[in-house]
Amino acid sequence: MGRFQLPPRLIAKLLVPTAIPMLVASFAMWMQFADVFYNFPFQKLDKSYDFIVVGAGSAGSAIAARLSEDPSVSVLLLESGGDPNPFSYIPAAVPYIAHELTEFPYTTVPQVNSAFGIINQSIPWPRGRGLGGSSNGNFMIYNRGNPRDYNRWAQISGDNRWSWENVLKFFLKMEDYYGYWDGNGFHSKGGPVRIEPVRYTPGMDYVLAAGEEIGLPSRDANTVVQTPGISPMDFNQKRGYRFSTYRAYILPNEKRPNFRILRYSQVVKINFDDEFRAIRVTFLRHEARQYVEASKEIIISAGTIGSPQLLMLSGIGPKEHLQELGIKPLLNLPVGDGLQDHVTTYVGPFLLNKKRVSYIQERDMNLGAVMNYIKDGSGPISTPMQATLFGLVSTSFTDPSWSDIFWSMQNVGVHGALGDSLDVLFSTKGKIFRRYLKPHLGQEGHYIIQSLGLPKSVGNLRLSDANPNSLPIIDPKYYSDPKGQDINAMLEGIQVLLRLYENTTSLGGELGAHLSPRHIPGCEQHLHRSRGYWECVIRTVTGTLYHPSSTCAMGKRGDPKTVVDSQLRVIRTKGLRVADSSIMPMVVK
Ligand SMILES: Cc1cc2nc3c(=O)[nH]c(=O)nc-3n(C[C@H](O)[C@H](O)[C@H](O)COP(=O)(O)OP(=O)(O)OC[C@H]3O[C@@H](n4cnc5c(N)ncnc54)[C@H](O)[C@@H]3O)c2cc1C
Repeated sequence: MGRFQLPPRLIAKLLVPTAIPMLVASFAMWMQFADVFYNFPFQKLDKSYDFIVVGAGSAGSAIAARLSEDPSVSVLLLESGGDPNPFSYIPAAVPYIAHELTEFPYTTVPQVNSAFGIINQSIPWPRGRGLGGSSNGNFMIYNRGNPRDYNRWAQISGDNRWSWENVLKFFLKMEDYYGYWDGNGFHSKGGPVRIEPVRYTPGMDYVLAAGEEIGLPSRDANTVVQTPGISPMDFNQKRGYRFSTYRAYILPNEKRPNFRILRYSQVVKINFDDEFRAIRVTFLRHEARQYVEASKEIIISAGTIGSPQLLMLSGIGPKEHLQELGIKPLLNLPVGDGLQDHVTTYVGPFLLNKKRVSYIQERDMNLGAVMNYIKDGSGPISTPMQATLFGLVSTSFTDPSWSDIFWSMQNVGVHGALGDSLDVLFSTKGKIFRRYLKPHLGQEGHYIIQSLGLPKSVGNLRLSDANPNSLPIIDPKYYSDPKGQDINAMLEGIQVLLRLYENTTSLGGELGAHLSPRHIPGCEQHLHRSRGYWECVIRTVTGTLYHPSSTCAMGKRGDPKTVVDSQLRVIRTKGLRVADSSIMPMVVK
């Protein structure tokens, strides 16, 4: 196979950064064009449907498909984007499809306590657009959340149906599990969502063995006991290809006669009658304003950014904020207030002295890799950014059964395109990673994206104006918790990581793993590896694990933080629910 290798520089420098985005962008434009010309004459819409679902993302696809199982009800699914981009099926394309036309290009406002090395101190927060939503562009890691997350939800909402014991039934019903832990009795087969194990694992056994040495055993992070531990990634994939909610719920069901899907339909308002019953939605489709009625319910599943935005545009939200923007307030609710996210930082590279224990693009992305992917969906093309393992750690700030640190472990050596990729991923100014990694080019290594699982900081989301096309103002307020618990938990997590790589026989000993002795640019004033140095790294290279939540938080009726009740009904309305990641009362670990 080696004789037929494509010139690696050509792939890295020309083909990937230019051709793929161009193809991706032109695909999105052609799909929209085709939608207008081929569908327009046939797109006669009924005046009314029993259920209208807004947004066909991870949640909306499943909800609309499940509702339409009953042939006696009619279901309309309105989605602001079109079909998923064909490149989204290929995991290695993940970094290249972000920020394209199939994404909403959100960014945070400049962060006060962090993101010092990020352009404008504003962190990119892309969200998926189109059938499948963010499940078309996410990293596909299958992680249910901790049992205690759901028990806490049950407590907050006062409804035991949210307890782990109860939600577990639905995880099992959803799964078609062929993952790494197949056969351990905690999973099931036959559901709509396919799950398979990571198919590219250089150096994995060394990390798992090191974990065992320091009390981070290899374990299934989707059972009752999840933490602390390290687990090979399970992905929403089939034979190495992405298995989005589009594939799981839309494709098999879209031909049902009672199920209507309308693409390129951006809902801009929910309309109510005098008794606050949601009766109609107003939407824009190829610039034209249209209306459709719901006789039973409207379910908003537009995601953590889209759902609060739509509620506020419809007059439901903080009264004063709506008045300032000239939107007539109908209901004063804390929409947008509880925003939480998993903030991240970069730790690495841990340099290794053994060959082929990591991915080096110039060596490993070749014709053989392409052939392997085509043959059985394996090799480096099958993983997003060559992610291999994830780790869950409980610091002194949490109960040992509830991890507050998550590691996405990238068994990736220092290859030529890595610095540029990380600079794009984090949106760093001054090419931080390119400068930092340059002297290590060609060396085997691993790096870790560490994130905070149980953040204490709470941000908010507001509209910038009353125009539905304007991007909302997103402020996660990272590291703003008054007691400084978030930063301290991150610091503790890094110390565990250093121990894992440097103080174990399998990584520190056999592979000679050691952290790069270089300073991350911007933190040169600190003694390398000191507490001050790490705090500087965390506050300089600040990113997101793309898990925003809690902007339409579920809670008890009467609780001032509540937007939806435990059945996801918007407080004081009739016939209106929100069902997606925005209703989480707190982000799941
Ligand atoms: C880059 C990235 C990596 C991630 N990695 C992982 C991972 O590995 N594992 C994991 O579990 N999670 C991951 N996530 C998070 C996960 O994908 C999301 O939590 C999940 O998809 C959210 O689902 P949702 O239904 O709330 O919203 P979405 O899936 O975002 O769906 C919202 C939908 O609503 C549509 N919409 C919005 N506004 C309107 C409107 N006004 N009218 C009509 N339609 C509208 C959008 O186009 C979109 O299709 C990642 C996310 C991203 C972005």
